Amino acid sequence: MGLFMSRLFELFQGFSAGENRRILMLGLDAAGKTTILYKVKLNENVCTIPTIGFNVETVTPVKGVNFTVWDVGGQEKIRQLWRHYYANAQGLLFIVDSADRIRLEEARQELFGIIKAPDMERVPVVVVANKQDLPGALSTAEVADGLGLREMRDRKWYVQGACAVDAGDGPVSQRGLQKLKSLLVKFKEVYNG
Ligand SMILES: Nc1nc2c(ncn2[C@@H]2O[C@H](COP(=O)(O)OP(=O)(O)OP(=O)(O)O)[C@@H](O)[C@H]2O)c(=O)[nH]1
Ligand SMILES: [Mg+2]
Repeated sequence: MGLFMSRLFELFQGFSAGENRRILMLGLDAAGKTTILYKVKLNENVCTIPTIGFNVETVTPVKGVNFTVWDVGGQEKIRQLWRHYYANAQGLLFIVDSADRIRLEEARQELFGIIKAPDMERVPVVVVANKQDLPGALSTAEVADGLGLREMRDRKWYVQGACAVDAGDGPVSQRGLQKLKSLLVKFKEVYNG
């Protein structure tokens, strides 16, 4: 069993009821990290301001499973602080504004910067292609291509489309909400391989 398999095995074994998992949520500024965190935590649309520092909340995506989610501010001048949160992270939630085509390359560089850090070795990655409600938003497949996710062969990854804000009662927001609810459940699947 190679290192990769043993890590998956360990993750699977370690997924016992009541255990707390440390999840790091990163991404460029204004991608929607804080909005997602509080949507998942409170099922409410909170009015956010750019995060300077971090927010941390415990969420329970599946009965008996707790995730402590660290949402760290993504403005360029404070991205150098991200590395201080890497130690002991067991999952990376990388949030992308799917409508921000211009900054997708910048997001790709930041993502690969994170995953090459020794502390983040083999940590599973869930990319959230957020803001699917906006006109011109890239599809999940386009976000996966733009981020070069297929080059990430040393770990499990998954892309989830989402809309973190309710734009009314239309089908887009309904679907977005459902997707968000299933999002952290996907984490469990990623962990279990
Ligand atoms: N249309 C749309 N807007 C969204 C969505 N998610 C978040 N937003 C908006 O995007 C803006 C930025 O959201 P935040 O959650 O503050 O972004 P952030 O990633 O935490 O940003 P930093 O804290 O600066 O790193 C806010 O005005 C949100 O209301 C979405 O799915 N669709
Ligand atoms: Mg924020």
